[in-house]
Amino acid sequence: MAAYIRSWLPSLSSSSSPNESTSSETSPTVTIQQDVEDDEGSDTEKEDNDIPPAFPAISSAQRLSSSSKSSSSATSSSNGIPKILSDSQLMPPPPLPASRVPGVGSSSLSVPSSSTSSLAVPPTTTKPPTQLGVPKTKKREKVALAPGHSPLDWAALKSSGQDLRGVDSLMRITPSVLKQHNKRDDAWSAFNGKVYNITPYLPFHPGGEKELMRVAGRDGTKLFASTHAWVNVDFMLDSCMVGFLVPEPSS
Ligand code: HEM
Repeated sequence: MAAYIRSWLPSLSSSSSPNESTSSETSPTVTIQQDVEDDEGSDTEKEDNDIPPAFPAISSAQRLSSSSKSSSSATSSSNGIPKILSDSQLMPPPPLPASRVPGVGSSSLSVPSSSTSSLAVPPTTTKPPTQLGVPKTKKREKVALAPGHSPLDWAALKSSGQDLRGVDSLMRITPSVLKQHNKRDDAWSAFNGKVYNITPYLPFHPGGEKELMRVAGRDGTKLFASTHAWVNVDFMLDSCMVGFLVPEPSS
């Protein structure tokens, strides 16, 4: 292959290969090339045409400029070209890292064993809820929602502009009025002082209609918070709001 290319280059084909032209023992090219040959094994020694050229090139400006600076260095030969050091001349490798078993070794990053340390595992994650004074909660039941009643479907419905309130304007609602709306097809419930018509949301509730109907006609703030305080009821039911929960008028 290389011989084929040389035949197309008159300047190269007339002279010998770059390896042969710099065959002096003291030449830096020979030092580098011998090293490459040693790494690649004896097969490549015959294939001298595949040996890559010296980099940077022997006559490059980079070599010339660095030779003046490094000529006094112990690692440089008299002609200013850095020598390739043998294994015994190289710096020793760094020590092996200490064992990574926690608490073993002198590493300052090891996990402290003392429970008084601020880095200790918080006690809340080490004890089951009953030991922390939290009452046992009922196992949360997974409910299969009917097709077309996914959370995404609810999001689409509530932003569709369809009337989900059933009232013309927001009202002041007393607990006794709220109590009258406790049927499946007319269910109101109060959360955080706001009253919502929960009827349209019933088939969309991931916890099931039955669970949600437990708060129909009354203030469900407490039960809601103890079930899933992370759910944003104000956002989920904004288009179902019917008014504000107010105290009964004093007689
Ligand atoms: C109208 C107010 C309510 C809204 C907007 C609502 C919304 C939701 C949402 C979004 C989820 C899924 C959240 C999750 O899995 O992390 C959920 C699950 C659940 N909800 Fe509600 N919820 C309401 C009221 C209630 C009430 C009053 C109860 C009564 C106990 C209840 C019981 C449950 C249960 C048991 C689950 C668990 C379902 C599961 O794990 O798949 N929800 N609810």
